[in-house]
Amino acid sequence: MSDTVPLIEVSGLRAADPAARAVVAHALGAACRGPGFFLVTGHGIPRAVTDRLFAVARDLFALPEGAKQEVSIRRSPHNRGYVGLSEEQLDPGRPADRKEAFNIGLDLGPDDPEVLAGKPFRGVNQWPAGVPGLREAVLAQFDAVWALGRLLHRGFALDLGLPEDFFESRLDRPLAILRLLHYPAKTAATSALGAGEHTDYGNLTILATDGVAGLEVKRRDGGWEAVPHLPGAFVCNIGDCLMRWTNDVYASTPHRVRTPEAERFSAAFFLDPNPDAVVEALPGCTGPSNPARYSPVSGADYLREKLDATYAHRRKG
Ligand SMILES: O=C(O)CCC(=O)C(=O)O
Ligand SMILES: [Fe+2]
Repeated sequence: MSDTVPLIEVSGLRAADPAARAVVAHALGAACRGPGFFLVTGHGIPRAVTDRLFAVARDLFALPEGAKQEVSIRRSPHNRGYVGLSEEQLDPGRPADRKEAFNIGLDLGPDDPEVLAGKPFRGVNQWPAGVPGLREAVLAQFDAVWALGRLLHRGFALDLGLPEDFFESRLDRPLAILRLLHYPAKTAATSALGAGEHTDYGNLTILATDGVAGLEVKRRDGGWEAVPHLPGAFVCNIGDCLMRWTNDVYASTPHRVRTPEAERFSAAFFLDPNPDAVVEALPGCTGPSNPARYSPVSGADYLREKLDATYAHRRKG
């Protein structure tokens, strides 16, 4: 279906037979070492969960501007809430992105010990009023794709020659964000992209798309290729954090979103590790010809660095 973005059926990762798990791990490894992008089927997430998510996303972005601004991300030091049109600029060399977004993270209560302690990125989610079923639908998707992300990491661990559960304890309180996205349709006046060229920050991104074209991945030769939409499949890509963790063995590949012909919705789940996970070259990813390229860093410090860089870009833009 695509020369660049392979389709991988991952149900074998749940098989009792190690050989069945190894087949999927091998296919995942090839995709992560090559294009850094792949489509996933056989993930076990019911279609109704994601359909429901897109339904509430439409209602959310249709709210009056004032209702959306009441949950503005500017009110949250924890990267949660609403981001308005043209408030973000992923490629500092281009006009601001023609998109609006809504972020949620781990759904912690105000009395959660980490929230009370003021831990970075540990905050309560902001839910706008006026969208019935929003919280339930968004949290159902969050939980489903988080579980899928952990399953895929079992495949990565196998591929990398690590104990299969290596990432489990590093992804059980993750700095994960589920981000609903809305890209308005192209108008004659816009030259902006929906999202400028960028790489993702975390370990793994799991994206649900609605069938309206827009997402493009950068090929090694510098050309852009449309990422196909397959109903029921998720688009996955490796982010900068796992690239660093694997000492550049896995590839975090630049991508962008063209301004779509019709309005477009998507939902990206960014799976970053636990804040205290130590991100350092994995055994098996270094050797005489490939010495460790980066110093160890905690998951929280790494994400903070990345987000601060994005905010600096914004200030310049
Ligand atoms: O909406 C999409 O298709 C991709 C969005 C994306 O790349 C991002 O938000 O990092
Ligand atoms: Fe992205």
